[in-house]
Amino acid sequence: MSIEDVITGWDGSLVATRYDRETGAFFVVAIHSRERGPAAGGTRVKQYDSYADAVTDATRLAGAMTLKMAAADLPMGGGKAVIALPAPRRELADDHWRRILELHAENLKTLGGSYWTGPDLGTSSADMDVVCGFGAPAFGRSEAAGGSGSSAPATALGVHVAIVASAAEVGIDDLAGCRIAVQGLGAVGMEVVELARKDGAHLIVTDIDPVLCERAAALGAEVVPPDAILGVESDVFSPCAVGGVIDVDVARTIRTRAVVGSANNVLTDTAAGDELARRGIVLAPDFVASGGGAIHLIGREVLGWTAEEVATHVEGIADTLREVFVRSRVGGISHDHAARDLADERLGRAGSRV
Ligand SMILES: NC(=O)c1ccc[n+]([C@@H]2O[C@H](COP(=O)([O-])OP(=O)(O)OC[C@H]3O[C@@H](n4cnc5c(N)ncnc54)[C@H](O)[C@@H]3O)[C@@H](O)[C@H]2O)c1
Repeated sequence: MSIEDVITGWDGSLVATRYDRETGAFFVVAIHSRERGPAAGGTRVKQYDSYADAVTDATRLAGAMTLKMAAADLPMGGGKAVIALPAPRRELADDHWRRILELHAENLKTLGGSYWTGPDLGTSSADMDVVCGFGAPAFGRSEAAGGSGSSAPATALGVHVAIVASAAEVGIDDLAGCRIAVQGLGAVGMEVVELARKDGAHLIVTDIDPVLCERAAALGAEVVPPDAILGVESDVFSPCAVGGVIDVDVARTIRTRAVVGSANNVLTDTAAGDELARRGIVLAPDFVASGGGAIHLIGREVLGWTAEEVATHVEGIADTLREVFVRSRVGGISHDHAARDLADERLGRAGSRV
């Protein structure tokens, strides 16, 4: 996609970019919406094929954050930061990485509180401690530094709650013996495996990291190669690795009854959601199912909720999903479409999406 297409096709409010010669890093901050409050969303760090790809990723992810905050009824808007690295993160010296975080903080401070960042792929609570130390607004600092720590356990709990609700929607009232295929065994995916294992589910898992696969195998999961997971027959497919996994072709061929995971923007486009709906496959839209992390961070750090209150709100993801399922049935629309309508209503934009 050309940069012109990205810019003219985006419905958000601001994109700020900066290239730094000294570190070789390219910074993008995308503020999609501040209708419900300051924009919030994590900082994603990786190498991109082009700077246009980095801007595309930031803008798409920022839009998803607007939907996520609205679906979870949180008083924040949607934003995202992306840092395109000149080399893989593990190859950067510590002082090089720290300088990149310092520049990132400098950029965020110029936005004057319009955007709050947090951890995402490639960044951690320790990185947020550094960003905050340089004076920029960041959620998800370590607990030792006064933050609420990792959001991954709450995200995984929300995905689990969504799996139970989605399974019920296809007539499975007990996860015992239910075949759940999990793609990605990182902070969220491994916890999803642990929770489903306690329910007696049959787990089929994969990751590009063999160490994580071994860990899941030790928990009793069946491990398949990364390129085999989309061909596995399952009751629930749980994408917990990267976005863009389900395009129309995958939606046409995947052998599952429900798609419920944490990966943001798991559908490449709305046509993929339409195809899942046409085949009667339940979709728990990612911006609903993965809302637990945002509920944890905003709940603890903005709303002053206790851990128990956070857990109660994360459990509420099931109610939101059931509402999505009802709207889908009544309106004859896909689950993706129904969830976007619901989020739009919470943004006060009812009827804006045609
Ligand atoms: N952590 C959170 O609170 C949170 C919240 C909302 C959404 N998410 C999203 O959920 C997903 C997982 O988050 P996480 O915190 O567990 O990240 P993570 O980096 O800890 O784990 C991701 C895992 O996916 C694996 N992976 C990458 N490409 C793969 C592939 N092609 N096939 C199989 N495995 C692959 C990686 O090796 C890694 O183990 C991400 O897309 C993230 O953006 C996370």
